[in-house]
Amino acid sequence: MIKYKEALDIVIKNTKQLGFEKVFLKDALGRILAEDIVADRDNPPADNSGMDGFAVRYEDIKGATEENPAVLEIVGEAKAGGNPPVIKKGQASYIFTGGLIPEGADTVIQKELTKVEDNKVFIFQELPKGANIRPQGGDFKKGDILIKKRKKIRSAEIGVISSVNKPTVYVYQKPRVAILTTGDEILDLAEPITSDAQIRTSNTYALYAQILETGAEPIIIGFAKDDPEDLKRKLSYAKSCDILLTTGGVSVGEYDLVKDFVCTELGVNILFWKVAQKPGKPVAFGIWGQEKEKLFFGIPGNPVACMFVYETLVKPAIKKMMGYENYYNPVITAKLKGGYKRKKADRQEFIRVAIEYKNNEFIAKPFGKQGSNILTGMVNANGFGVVNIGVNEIKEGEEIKVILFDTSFLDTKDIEI
Ligand SMILES: Nc1nc2c(c(=O)[nH]1)N[C@H]1C(S)=C(S)[C@@H](COP(=O)(O)OP(=O)(O)OC[C@H]3O[C@@H](n4cnc5c(N)ncnc54)[C@H](O)[C@@H]3O)O[C@H]1N2
Ligand code: MOO
Repeated sequence: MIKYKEALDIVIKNTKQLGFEKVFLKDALGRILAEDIVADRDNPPADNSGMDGFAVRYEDIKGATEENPAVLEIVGEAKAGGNPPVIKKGQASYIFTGGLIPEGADTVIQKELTKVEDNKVFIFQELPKGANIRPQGGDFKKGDILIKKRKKIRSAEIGVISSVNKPTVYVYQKPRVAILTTGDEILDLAEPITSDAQIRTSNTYALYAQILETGAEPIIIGFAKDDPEDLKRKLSYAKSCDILLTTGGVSVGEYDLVKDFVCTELGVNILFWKVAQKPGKPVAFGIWGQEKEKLFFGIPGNPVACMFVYETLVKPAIKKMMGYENYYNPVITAKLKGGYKRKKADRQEFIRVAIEYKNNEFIAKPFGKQGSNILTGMVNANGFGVVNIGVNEIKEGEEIKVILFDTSFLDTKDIEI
């Protein structure tokens, strides 16, 4: 059996980036840029003021003090968006933050250091030449690359792209990810339960949400019974998608038909089946489509195994497909709280932990029940702690690597800032 890291390498090596499309900037949040963003002009476009006050000539305020202020004639105003006056010797202009520096002026004195009487301004302090002036091109120059392609578009990127006047932007396409739920016992939401043998699906909707969170497009293509005809028919619905995810039916049971049928019905070329990991051992992975550009993941039915396989194998692949520069999950080192013991150590185990930050270190708190079927253990978890092959025990306080799959609820209230 291959190890998790080898499996991930195979997945990544066989994942191709999709093409790009044009979207409205306001719809681009969370997408990945497929073009460099280039400055259309200098920013600021011209020298302007960083303060409300007076634009002056440095020569005129040189040596000004409380006792011996410079006294200048006010000849106009330079407001943001307005046309500034021209300043000559002995003159000053009102200026407001963002206002263009008047011709002749080279320094701005903030209002607090001045007093106005009649049409004259008294300046009580000398400031260095150029004070409070934001120079043309101080942020960036026309033609500068402001954001490189393959960056995720967040609010800051939306702001910068907007500032260079691009109402539309090229982004990589979103993968269309088909979900086929399999198993005679599985019921969709709202289907009536008539026997204890029936199980309400969790995988279908957990996967749907995980795909949405990644920024791709989930499509539920159906629920298939453990029946060859039903399975074949529903597999055919996956043809227009970029990735097919099936859940259930990939182990060694008589009714575990998925692997065989994806090969015969869709032409999937299976690249691995079974990974020395817990949860998610029987996961299968393959490529298909005309140019082997599509991916297949046969995900085990156990609900934790299903979510885990998505986070650790499917998510990096989707991120690569949708253009991400860095598609790997973040990994941190944390101190394990309470310790962890296991009898068999033949698989690399990924235990559900909640990460918190205390006394300048990350603490990983494992969830009590670690079975692949205990989905509630995922509810408070944001990381998978890695217990390596051959390791039967990690003691309280020992270090453990943790794959973070959600950074939205790191408990950081004890960090002093
Ligand atoms: N003889 C062996 N049996 C099993 C092995 C093995 O190596 N030898 N591996 C075990 C491991 S590990 C896993 S993981 C499971 C995976 O099996 P399958 O992918 O074939 O999944 P199923 O048998 O269809 O289902 C497993 C379990 O999960 C429940 N399930 C399935 N789909 C859903 C769903 N959509 N929502 C919620 N729960 C679901 C299902 O009812 C089963 O209880 O195989 C072991 N067996
Ligand atoms: O690999 Mo399975 O997920 O241990 O139950």
